[in-house]
Amino acid sequence: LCRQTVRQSDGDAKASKQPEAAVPKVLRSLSKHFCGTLSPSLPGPPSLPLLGNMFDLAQEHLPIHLTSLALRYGNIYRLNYGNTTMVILNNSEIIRETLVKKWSDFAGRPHSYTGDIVSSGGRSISLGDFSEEWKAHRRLAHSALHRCTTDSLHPVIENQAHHLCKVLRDYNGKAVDLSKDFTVAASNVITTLTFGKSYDKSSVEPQKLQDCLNEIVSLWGSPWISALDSFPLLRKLPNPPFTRLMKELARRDELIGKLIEELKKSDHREGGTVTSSLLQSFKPPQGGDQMTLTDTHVHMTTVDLLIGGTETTSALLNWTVAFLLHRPEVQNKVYEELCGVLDVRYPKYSDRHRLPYLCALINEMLRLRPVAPLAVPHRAIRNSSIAGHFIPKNTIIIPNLYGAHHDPKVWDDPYSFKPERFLEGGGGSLRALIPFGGGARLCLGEAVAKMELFLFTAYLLRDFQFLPARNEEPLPDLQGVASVVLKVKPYTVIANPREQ
Ligand code: HEM
Repeated sequence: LCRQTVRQSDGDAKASKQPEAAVPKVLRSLSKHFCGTLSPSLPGPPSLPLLGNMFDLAQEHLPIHLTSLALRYGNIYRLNYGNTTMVILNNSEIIRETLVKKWSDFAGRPHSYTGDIVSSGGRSISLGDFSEEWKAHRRLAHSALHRCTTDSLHPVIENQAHHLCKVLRDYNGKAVDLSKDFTVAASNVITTLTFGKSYDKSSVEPQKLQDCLNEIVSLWGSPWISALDSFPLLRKLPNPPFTRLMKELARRDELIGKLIEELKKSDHREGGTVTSSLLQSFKPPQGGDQMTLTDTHVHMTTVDLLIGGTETTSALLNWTVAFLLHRPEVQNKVYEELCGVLDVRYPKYSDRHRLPYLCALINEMLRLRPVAPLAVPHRAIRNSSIAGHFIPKNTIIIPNLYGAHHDPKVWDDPYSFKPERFLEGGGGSLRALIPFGGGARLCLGEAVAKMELFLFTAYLLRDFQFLPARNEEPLPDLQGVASVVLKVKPYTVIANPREQ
């Protein structure tokens, strides 16, 4: 049975078709469980009957665990879960080969029972599988985002950065947890781009939407719900987390639907926001690939932008302050660079080439804490190969960006926080830095995120010195909590205004 499955995966369909038909379905699925279908040369930890490598996949900090397995099994290895085989990639060259060079083989997303529900039947950009419809959807969303950000993104972020500094000044040196303020700032950038609206921390409406989106991401990532994808029989049993997920999805759709209706009532034909621009382009009178796109695609694009663009950027800002508390001399160096180059004015994004130390700090944060540490799973859409290993169609590919950023063969002293490595001659490799993924599935918001990270970090370090809450309190834990987004554990900090 093993041999037969491997032969079939080799694309030798003719050779395997007849004997396969003679093998009862149950035996075939058992063979899949016990033997896998991958190239036999691909290493991996021993896998239990039926459960596969479930215990590896249930580890608390999965990116760290997968990185530690790479030390034993190499930069490419396999794991099994239920009837799914996954290939884990742990090195930036291998990830580039897969996502960039062979993008057309690996641009798919896994199909799953719960993924289909969360993405309204695969009609979201992030979870939708590779197809003509998906390509048209992503292309239109990309150009709407580009159109609406070309002139207005900079002032939108500047505005939010000024507001964020004001909020921090109003704390008057009190020790506080800034995570919510970072979330509001990042979320306001996206809601301004999508709906032309921004909100206060005390506003109920955006808070409801943010809480609902966070709950969806966290419930969907929970083992109670992902088990439904691999073990269909469980779908017949009561499952309270799944019931909660369905309730949150209904709430999400109601809240986003209301915002889109409001936008439609206002004169959206002006096309000033990403959503209004999409509403226009998704409703052509005739022809072209646009015909297949519907209001659900517009709806799901806003969900993609809100989920993709809020917790990621805000988590990175929160990580930056946490690391700076451990290394106060780094924030002083950035402050001196800002004062030396800009005198008293606030920075513009175009100043980035004159602020190498600030850019090095941002790159080092993206390396050490890639906030989407395992990207989003890819799927092989045809038989292909990675690093010389045969990879059959439908294999799930996990790009371990965290592992790639800690690869000791690429990074000198990979676990140390050293912004200097990204200065000229410092040895840090921008080619090996891949926090936004690559290829057909490259993060849609990369340009937005880079401008946000630059302006928010610059404004914060120009206006404040970040100090530990109290001398006796431990400094923030730097390992963090890994779910879909890699976040720092809650901590408090004093934002002490700098004398300008
Ligand atoms: C520090 C900030 C951010 C990081 C590190 C980040 C990283 C990533 C990564 C690793 C992926 C998966 C790529 C893959 O599947 O190979 C992704 C996808 C995506 N991101 Fe981001 N992201 C960030 C900010 C943003 C922002 C600000 C937005 C929206 C404005 C955004 C929207 C998206 C979308 C829509 C996708 C799905 C793309 C697709 O499947 O085609 N992200 N991001």
